[in-house]
Amino acid sequence: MSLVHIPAEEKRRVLEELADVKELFAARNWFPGTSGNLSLRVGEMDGDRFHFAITASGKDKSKRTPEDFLIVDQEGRPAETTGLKPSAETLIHCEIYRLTGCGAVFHVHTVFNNLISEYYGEQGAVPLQGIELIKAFNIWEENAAIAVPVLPNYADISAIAKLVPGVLNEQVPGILLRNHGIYAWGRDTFEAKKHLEAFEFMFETVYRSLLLNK
Ligand SMILES: CSC[C@@H](O)[C@@H](O)C(=O)COP(=O)(O)O
Ligand SMILES: [Zn+2]
Repeated sequence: MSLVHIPAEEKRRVLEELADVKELFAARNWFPGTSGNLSLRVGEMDGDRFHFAITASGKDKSKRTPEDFLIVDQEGRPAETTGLKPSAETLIHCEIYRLTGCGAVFHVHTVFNNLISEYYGEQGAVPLQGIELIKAFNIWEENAAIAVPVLPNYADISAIAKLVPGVLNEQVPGILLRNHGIYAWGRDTFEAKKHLEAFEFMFETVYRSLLLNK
């Protein structure tokens, strides 16, 4: 294991920020059945090298405990002495950081993101058009249209991670896994949360408009 030194104050800030987001999302029932994972980058990207704090695997994410997070490196390996196991989906976080240079990656399972990912699963992308909240992605064009990629939900997470470079769209800070959930990211906690909330609002809107227009 190659250990990383993170100044105590920086580590405290990162873990507290993650714990606060986790608590907020848990209150929205965004972590049913221990699902979901959250991560926040620690320090700057150093070429291909970076570190981030991520939720430990299989925890009850509605609880706040000293064993909720650990620091990992760009390959998803623990970078501190810990008995904690990183999220089973850490490799997807690694790939998103590597490709985008973002600062935070949030993954949640919701009923709306599951239903919408399945509905558009064969198409490989969820079309979103003319919804005001597209502006949350800094897209200001009138009646803008975007497509949110949907990847197959392979049991092998590294197989999913390998597909990320092929579907990543610079303008769209999110990827759905079919019948599973969404990954949303941003330059920091504020932006990743904003993006995730915008996606969830739009998935619910699309779901309800599909029903209305039946
Ligand atoms: C218990 S169902 C959810 C898991 O299979 C997984 O998809 C998930 O999001 C949480 O895994 P975790 O290893 O706790 O980060
Ligand atoms: Zn998941």
